[in-house]
Amino acid sequence: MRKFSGDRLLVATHNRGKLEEIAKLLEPFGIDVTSAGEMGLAEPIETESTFVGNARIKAHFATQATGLPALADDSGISIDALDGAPGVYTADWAETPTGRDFGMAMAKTWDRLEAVNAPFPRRAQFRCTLVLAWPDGHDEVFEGVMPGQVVWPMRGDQGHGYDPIFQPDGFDLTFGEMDRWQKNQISHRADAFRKLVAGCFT
Ligand SMILES: O=c1nc[nH]c2c1ncn2[C@H]1C[C@H](O)[C@@H](COP(=O)(O)OP(=O)(O)OP(=O)(O)O)O1
Ligand SMILES: [Mg+2]
Repeated sequence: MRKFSGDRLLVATHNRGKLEEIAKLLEPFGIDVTSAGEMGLAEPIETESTFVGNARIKAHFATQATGLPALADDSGISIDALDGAPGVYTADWAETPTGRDFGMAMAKTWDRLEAVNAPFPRRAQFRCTLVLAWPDGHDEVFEGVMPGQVVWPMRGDQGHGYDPIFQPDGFDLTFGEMDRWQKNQISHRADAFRKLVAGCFT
């Protein structure tokens, strides 16, 4: 496995919520982050039907644009009673003509569960795939998961995306009710980062 050496890493994301979590996850290793969003890089279109496919698109796009190694995160929530939806299309469910609306996306998620009369608890997993890519085309892939259930109504105003309707197993709080420190101990993203750190940073 190829090691990353450096104290600054380009993160190929335009999502500020993700970026804040990633910055905190890398802080203990003495690595600062810069994001594709902050660098003004374009957002490539995520045309693949898998998390790894889309993470590869984002990581390789950023590394080719800059000549620097780049880390991408592709993530989403897969709901058992919806045959794994929204999954890779989690962000798409929030799209509106004027930008993303996660309140709408969470309401849509619950409506779909009601429409199929899904049994309780409404099982789901958050998934995160990380791809660390180098300018010569090499990459390394790491996957993380956090099982739990979809709950309603929304609870909590911390975090981002679908956090207010996801209650991870073993906790009474939703991700939206956890502070970033607590979420970063247990999340799908933390799980993937543990593997990334073990493989590429040590
Ligand atoms: O911890 C999370 N807590 C709540 N929601 C989350 C989380 N992790 C991913 N999500 C949701 C947000 C987004 O709607 C989708 C990921 O889509 P995804 O394409 O990977 O990210 P994105 O478009 O927001 O940013 P970017 O592609 O620039 O990294 O899943
Ligand atoms: Mg995206």
